[in-house]
Amino acid sequence: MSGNNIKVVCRFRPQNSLENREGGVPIISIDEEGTNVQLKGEATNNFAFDKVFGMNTPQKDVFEYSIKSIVDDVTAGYNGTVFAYGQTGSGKTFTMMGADIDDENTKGIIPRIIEQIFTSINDAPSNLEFTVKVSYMEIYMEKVRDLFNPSADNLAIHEDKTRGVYVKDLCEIYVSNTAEVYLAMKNGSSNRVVAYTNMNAESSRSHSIVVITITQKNLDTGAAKSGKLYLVDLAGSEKVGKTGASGQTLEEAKKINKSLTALGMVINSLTDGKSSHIPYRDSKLTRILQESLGGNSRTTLIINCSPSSYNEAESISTLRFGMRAKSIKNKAKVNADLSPAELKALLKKVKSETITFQTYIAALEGEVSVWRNGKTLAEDKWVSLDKINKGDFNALPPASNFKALSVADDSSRPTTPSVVLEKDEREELLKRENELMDQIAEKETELANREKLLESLKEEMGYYKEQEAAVTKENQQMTSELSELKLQLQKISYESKENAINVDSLKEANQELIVELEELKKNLVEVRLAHKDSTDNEKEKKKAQKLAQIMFKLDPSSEINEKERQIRDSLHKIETEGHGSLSLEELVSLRRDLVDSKILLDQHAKTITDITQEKEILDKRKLELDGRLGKLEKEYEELLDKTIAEEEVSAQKNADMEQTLTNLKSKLEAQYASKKEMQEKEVEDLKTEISTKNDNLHKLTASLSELKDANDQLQLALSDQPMQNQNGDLTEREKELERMRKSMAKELADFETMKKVLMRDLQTRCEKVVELEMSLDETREQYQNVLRASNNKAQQKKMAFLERNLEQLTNVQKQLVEQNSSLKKEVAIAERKLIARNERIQSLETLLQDAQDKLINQNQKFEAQLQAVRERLEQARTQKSQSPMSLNFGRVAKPLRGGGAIVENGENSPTSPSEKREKRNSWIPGFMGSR
Ligand SMILES: Nc1ncnc2c1ncn2[C@@H]1O[C@H](COP(=O)(O)OP(=O)(O)OP(=O)(O)O)[C@@H](O)[C@H]1O
Repeated sequence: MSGNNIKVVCRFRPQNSLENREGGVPIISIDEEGTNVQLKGEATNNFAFDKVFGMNTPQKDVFEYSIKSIVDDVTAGYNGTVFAYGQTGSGKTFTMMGADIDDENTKGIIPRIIEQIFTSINDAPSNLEFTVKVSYMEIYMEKVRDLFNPSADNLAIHEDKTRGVYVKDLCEIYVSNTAEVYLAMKNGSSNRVVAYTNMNAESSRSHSIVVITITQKNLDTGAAKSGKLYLVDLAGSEKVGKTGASGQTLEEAKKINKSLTALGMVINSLTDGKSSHIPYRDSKLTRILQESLGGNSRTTLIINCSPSSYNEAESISTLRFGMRAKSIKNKAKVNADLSPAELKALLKKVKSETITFQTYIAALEGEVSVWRNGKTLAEDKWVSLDKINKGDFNALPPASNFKALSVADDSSRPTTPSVVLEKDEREELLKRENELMDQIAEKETELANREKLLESLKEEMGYYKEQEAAVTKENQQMTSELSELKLQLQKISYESKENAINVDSLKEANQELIVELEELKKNLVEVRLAHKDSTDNEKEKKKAQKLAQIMFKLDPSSEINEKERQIRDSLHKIETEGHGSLSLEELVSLRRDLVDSKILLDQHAKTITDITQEKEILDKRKLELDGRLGKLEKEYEELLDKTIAEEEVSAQKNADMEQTLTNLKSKLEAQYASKKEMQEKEVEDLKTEISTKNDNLHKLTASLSELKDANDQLQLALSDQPMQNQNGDLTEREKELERMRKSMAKELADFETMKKVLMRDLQTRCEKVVELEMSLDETREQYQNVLRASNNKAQQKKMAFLERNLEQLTNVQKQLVEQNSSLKKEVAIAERKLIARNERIQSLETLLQDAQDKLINQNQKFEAQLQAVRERLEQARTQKSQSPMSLNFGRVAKPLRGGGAIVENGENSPTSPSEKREKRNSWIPGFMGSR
């Protein structure tokens, strides 16, 4: 074991587009030897390294110079570490993995190392058998994640005296060629956490570590060596401001910076020469790289830098880190397993040492018993290891229980020396630490899971809270709306009640008005009846008067009576004075008169017949007129009743009442006008007829007067007739006279009868005329009454007042009806709204219930899923413990023989079958144990 410094090389990449854009310029200057670099920026800084690679150094050169030798060391049984350090985007991944592992020029040092390993194995002697295992992990957010098995994301770091520091349960794949390694690497790389930053589109957000374990066995001696190679691509050391990190990336940056700071602290402690404690346990990175930094490892640190002035500060810091790391001293040793011969020799040596120590202890115990017994012992007799080693037992104190031990006693079990006890304590402590690390890892995983769960539950909770808040808000809104609506409904129902009361009172008022109207009607009818009664009497009187007048005017009976009286007088004279008093002429004229009278009477009779006919016609017309009048009255009554009824029944029609009244009035006026006109015309006609009849009567009177004159003449003639003539013809004359007298008397009687009949008839006709006239007057009066009734100011006023009242009431009623209907409508709408709201509330409540149910279901589902995932995880773990890798090729150890031969199923194995079995058993459990 010899102290060896960490090899530090520096690599500058070309300026990137950001630096060019920002106006950065290369500020590096590398010396000819390629070990010094000068940064000529704001200040000039010099840095010296084992090697400095310029901007255009090919991948191959970097590998050839700085890495190739490490591969040889690892195949020789040393531990080796290569790690790349630098700011983000400085080319760490480019250097370690390369731009494309299949491209000869751009592939990085890891593929080249792998190739080199297999080349070395091929080149090795054929008595050497190799196995190569690969692990791939990343430290992300201070958690170790297995990149071959990403579900194992928080692996614990353990340490024991045989394996040193290792990651527990990290998957290790046995590989037998580069292709298998590449495939495994590609799989692992796809699981890495990368993110976009301003400095690098695919910035590694974790420290990635590839561990290649090469075991070598000398088939001749049985001696074995194993070397571990750690290939570390650190996450970028970066300034948060420049990378524009935020959120998760910022959290990552903090953790990255923390582990890099811990790395710096470890390096400082290792290099300051003062620190007794190296803070490896401050971060997982430093803990895993414990052996690589100041321990059993040959380590190369690649410092990746930007050449640009834009990143000068970061480059200086990186270069200083490299300078510090340069002075770290490691103690690399070969991790060898001894051969049986070596082991035997070692056993023998240990046994003799044990005997020596046991003898020494026995001698010491003898000396102690001497001292305890109160005896003294000369100094030359004191026990010393030197005397034991020399075998000078005489120089030792005599002791009862002391006896010199020989190698033959090697079967006896020695007591545990104190030094061994210390070691046990350490082991105990390590064991305890491992346990604690396991517990921590478990707790961390649990914590992480719980955090995730909590996060998802929080999210869910947030969602449901939002939902609940929204629903509550909506609910509140709806509740307030509901209460508002309720208030409105109450108000509306109250108003409705009020309106109903108003309507009732209006109905009552209406009823009262109807009653009043009825009373008025009754009064009107009574007044009419009274008026009719009073007018009936008056009418009778008037009729009598008129009739008397007319009869007086029209009656020809006076003249006829006069003529009759004259004739009677003549006849009486004849009777008293004798027949001889009348001359023949007188008699002839008398006869003529009589004939005339008769003719006249006939004429009168005819006239009377005509008049009778006319009267009948007039009667008919009067009847017609009466009928029409009655009809009109009836119509008027009906109209009035209808109007009143309409007024009473329909308030809406009241608005048209005035119009109706006006119409009615105008209609009545028109009807009365036409009736009046007609009646006036009829009266005129009647007057004309009466005047015609008067004329006729005059004529009749005139003829009667003529008859009277004739009668007078006849009397005169009769008085002048001589006496002698009377004797001869007396008897004849007397007889003739008697006949004449008789016929005249008879005619007169007939005339009288006829006259009476005529007079009666005339009287009747006159009565009818009078009645007609009176009826006309009455109609006129009625018309006047109607006119008066309609024009009567008081009535009009009252009517107007009533109309106004009615109108107002109608309006009020109408308004109330409208209000009522609108209120009813509003109430209906409000009720509908209320129903709709209630439905909405119900639906919302249902939704809420649904959401709660859903939440419960989801929770249950989630729990079930979680359980299922746990079970699956458990299952996967169990399966994994049975079959550790998804990659088929990594399950079984693939021993590689030096010279390029693969040992297939124990073929080419130079050892005996029992040895072969041993070997397999040792590899596979070794692999299984590492799981
Ligand atoms: N030496 C180089 N020559 C050419 N291109 C390079 C070189 N070094 C890096 N690059 C390019 O620079 C970019 C960033 O490189 P890379 O991803 O290796 O940086 P990084 O240090 O790993 O960054 P991070 O820490 O963010 O992961 C890549 O596109 C890469 O191809």
